[in-house]
Amino acid sequence: MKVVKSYEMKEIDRYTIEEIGIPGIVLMENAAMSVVSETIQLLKESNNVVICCGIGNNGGDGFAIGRILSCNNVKVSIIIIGDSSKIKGDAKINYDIARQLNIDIHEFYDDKQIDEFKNIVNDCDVIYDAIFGTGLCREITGKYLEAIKIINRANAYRIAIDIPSGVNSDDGQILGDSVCADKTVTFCLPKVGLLLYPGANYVGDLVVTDIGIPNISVERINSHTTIMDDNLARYFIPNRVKMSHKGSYGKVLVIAGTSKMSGAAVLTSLSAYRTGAGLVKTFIEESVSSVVTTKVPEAVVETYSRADINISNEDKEKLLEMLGWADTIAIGPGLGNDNITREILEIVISNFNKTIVVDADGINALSKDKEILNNRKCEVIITPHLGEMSRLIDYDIGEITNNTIKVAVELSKNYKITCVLKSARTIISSPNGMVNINIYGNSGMATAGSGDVLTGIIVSLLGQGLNASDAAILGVYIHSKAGDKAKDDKGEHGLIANDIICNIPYVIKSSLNE
Ligand SMILES: NC(=O)C1=CN([C@@H]2O[C@H](COP(=O)(O)OP(=O)(O)OC[C@H]3O[C@@H](n4cnc5c(N)ncnc54)[C@H](O)[C@@H]3O)[C@@H](O)[C@H]2O)[C@@H](O)CC1
Ligand SMILES: Nc1ncnc2c1ncn2[C@@H]1O[C@H](COP(=O)(O)OP(=O)(O)O)[C@@H](O)[C@H]1O
Ligand SMILES: [K+]
Repeated sequence: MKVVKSYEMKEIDRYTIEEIGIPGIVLMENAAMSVVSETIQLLKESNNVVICCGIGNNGGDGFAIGRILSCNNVKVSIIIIGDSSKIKGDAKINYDIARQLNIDIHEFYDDKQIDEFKNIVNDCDVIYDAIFGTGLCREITGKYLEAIKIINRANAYRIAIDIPSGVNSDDGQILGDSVCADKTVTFCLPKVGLLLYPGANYVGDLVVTDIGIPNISVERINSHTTIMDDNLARYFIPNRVKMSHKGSYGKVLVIAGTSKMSGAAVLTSLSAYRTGAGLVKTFIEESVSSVVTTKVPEAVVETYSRADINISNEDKEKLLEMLGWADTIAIGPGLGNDNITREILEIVISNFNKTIVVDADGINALSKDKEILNNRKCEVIITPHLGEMSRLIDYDIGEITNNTIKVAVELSKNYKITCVLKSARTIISSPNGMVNINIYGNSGMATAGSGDVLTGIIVSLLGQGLNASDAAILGVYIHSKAGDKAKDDKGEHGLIANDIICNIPYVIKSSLNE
């Protein structure tokens, strides 16, 4: 599903109104009707409903919602925040109708009315927030800021219209403060800012409604941002065919694990199998290879020595032979932050001609020498968390956190690689500028080894024939949905990486409706 920024939504509205000829007032009516139908059940127990309206079209939606509710015998008060003489266009039409119908309308224009505003808001049980929508364009101050703080303190259920007032629809940043909604009803398409943190914290339950905008208005918008949803996932999952054998589903090479972190090789290899790989070969330091043989008996294990500071010629030969065997490679989980890791990575990148996933210590090796990427034969997916990204591009973590999409896109374009920037809202960016935002997962997944599982899932999908971008997007989806299933069972506190692995098969099975 497409996700849009405010200028893209404005263009969709403009085209629909000006080129197709559906009047703006019709869209506003549809928008208001859709909000009422999504929320009327919530009003059953309610005595007092307040609609806080700004003076733009978001406020216009609010006036129309007020009228529809009032016609359905709901007791409604409208409070206009701002100068009502500046209301114009479609919003003015709905404002005038509300006045004609003698709906209870108040104004919060200056400090003299603040007590009245507080009393009305504190006395209600449901608040519709129609102060700002996609038109919010600067820091919120003065009476608007006061109003938002009062709305947030009220003991009422808060419903945001289109977007919580205060969230920047383009990047999820909070412009001063924002209404903290229990539910947000957004129109036509999700806005980027609803999905990214910190904005996502203010959204509550998100519903996207149809307001009668034709597909053609949406299709012509060249949005670069998408989300994977449950309906779409099944079309990405690789097919299984009756007449097949283990070689049909990918020969996956996992280069991971050292004496300190042998478990990383176990988690990555097992995840690759659980996602459907036909054959997994694990290349691991000799002294700890038995961990893999014991924990993943299905894996074929090849060993090498880390006794020296360089990889031996014999081990290098062995590695080159495996590069000829493999369909895809995951390199880096628990591999050690040393020269041997750098050497192995360099051998892989400059000799292998398919797609690889570089994670963890593989990324740390790249951070020290990004030139390795320039001499490559293979396509590369990298999966940094924010700390690894910070080391890789030498930016402050805070700056990366506030600009996840921009940073991932830049890296993808500069190095022509697929980037999976992992966080509570993982961003997947492709060299062609396309971006996918993952909206699933939970904080229980912030646990050691969780990233190793993701690497195993992605490499498995590559082995089964998906291209880099699809494997990364679907991989992140399966990982986070498996994390959510694990949370349903165990809660967030006790969730460990192994629980995510156990749930991979069930996510794939239910996506396919098997
Ligand atoms: N015809 C359309 O384009 C439709 C628009 N719709 C609604 O219209 C909304 C967009 O409407 P608008 O573009 O009028 O924008 P908004 O209603 O979101 O806000 C714009 C107004 O707020 C002011 N403003 C912006 N930031 C401010 C700040 N920090 N402090 C004080 N004032 C500030 C602007 O100067 C302007 O007057 C959508 O979110 C949606 O709710 C829907 O009715 C569907 C149809
Ligand atoms: N709060 C969260 N909500 C959703 N997903 C999360 C959250 N915290 C972490 N994750 C996910 O868990 C994984 C953690 O990966 P990583 O930090 O590499 O772990 P490790 O290095 O221990 O394997 C990432 O896929 C990340 O997106
Ligand atoms: K709003």
